[in-house]
Amino acid sequence: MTSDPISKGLLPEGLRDRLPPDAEAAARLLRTVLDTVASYGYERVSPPLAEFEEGLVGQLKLGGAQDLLRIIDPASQRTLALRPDITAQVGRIASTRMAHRARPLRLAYGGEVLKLRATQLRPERQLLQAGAELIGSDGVAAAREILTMAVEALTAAGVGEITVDLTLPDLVPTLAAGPFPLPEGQIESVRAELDEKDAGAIAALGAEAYLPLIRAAGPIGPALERMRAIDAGDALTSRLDGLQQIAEALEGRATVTLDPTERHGFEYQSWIGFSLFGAELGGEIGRGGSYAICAEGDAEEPAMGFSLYLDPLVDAGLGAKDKRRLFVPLGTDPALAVSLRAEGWRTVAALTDADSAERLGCTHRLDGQTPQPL
Ligand SMILES: N[C@@H](Cc1c[nH]c[nH+]1)C(=O)O
Repeated sequence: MTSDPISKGLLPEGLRDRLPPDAEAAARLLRTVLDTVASYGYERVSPPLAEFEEGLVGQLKLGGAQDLLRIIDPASQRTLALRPDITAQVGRIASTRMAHRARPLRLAYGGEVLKLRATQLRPERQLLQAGAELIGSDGVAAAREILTMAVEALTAAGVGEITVDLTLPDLVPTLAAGPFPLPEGQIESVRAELDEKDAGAIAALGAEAYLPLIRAAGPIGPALERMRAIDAGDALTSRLDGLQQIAEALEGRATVTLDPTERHGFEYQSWIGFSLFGAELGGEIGRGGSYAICAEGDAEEPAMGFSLYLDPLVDAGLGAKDKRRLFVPLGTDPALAVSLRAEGWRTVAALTDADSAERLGCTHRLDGQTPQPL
């Protein structure tokens, strides 16, 4: 043993212990989300924490190079990466071990992911992620199912005033390939300026046709109207009709907004993406959308899914339950303790005479046969 602070429980930046009662709250929230998606027929898969780097990287179409925490595996002498996102792993499972299963394939997952870097918005690097992926379809019906479940899971977890912010991640490349052509190499600049919502810079790039996209952002009704006023032909119409039907499915359950050019964090999503927010939870608590899985050969498979990030919910005190703890004095009949646990009590047994209800953080003590509040 040294006196080095690392041996005294110091953890690397962005990593933390969950203590009571938060660790239990996190487990309960995870259970709630998984139970919700299971009730829609989603079957759980549980991929490993780390795998060969290539397996994580090339799995999703559009999924670019990622910031990965890598380790060299002494056993295989290969580079392994710790998963930063479970969606790509589910894609791998769907296109390999479960390739023979009928589509649409509905899979659910929950577990820890690790990001290489913390961000200012999110100081944690290890995050508890839970979600569902619908493999074999990326249409409007799939989006409605995925978003309905995400909102239902958040509601069951105790999140109020849910907002779904819809976006069209591939909008600029789609318009550039059709009605609003852009010179080769300028798509990225236009996207970057749209991110900044910098109208002057967009005009300076000669991309005036894209300006109305900035003004369209806002509550879904008026935003769709403004988008429909943009004369960009079929590509846009079918997307807007889709968004409308999705918003209708969420009516009364969530506030729906549209930010058509938002693409922050949407690395591999295609025609639709969404971010989820809740009352008093600060930043984003979930995200998802449509994407394509790279299958055998050059084949691709459409998919749609969502991931929730449960740590902000835990930090906000959600998932906490009954904190009652019943002190059971020395010499109590074990059968009585058994029946109290069967009634739902959490019993804390004295091991010696020195143990007391107060010291052990109990809220109740057994008085004869009956629990009494302290
Ligand atoms: N896994 C993605 C969200 C997602 C799930 N399915 C499709 N997209 C994320 O956490 O950003």
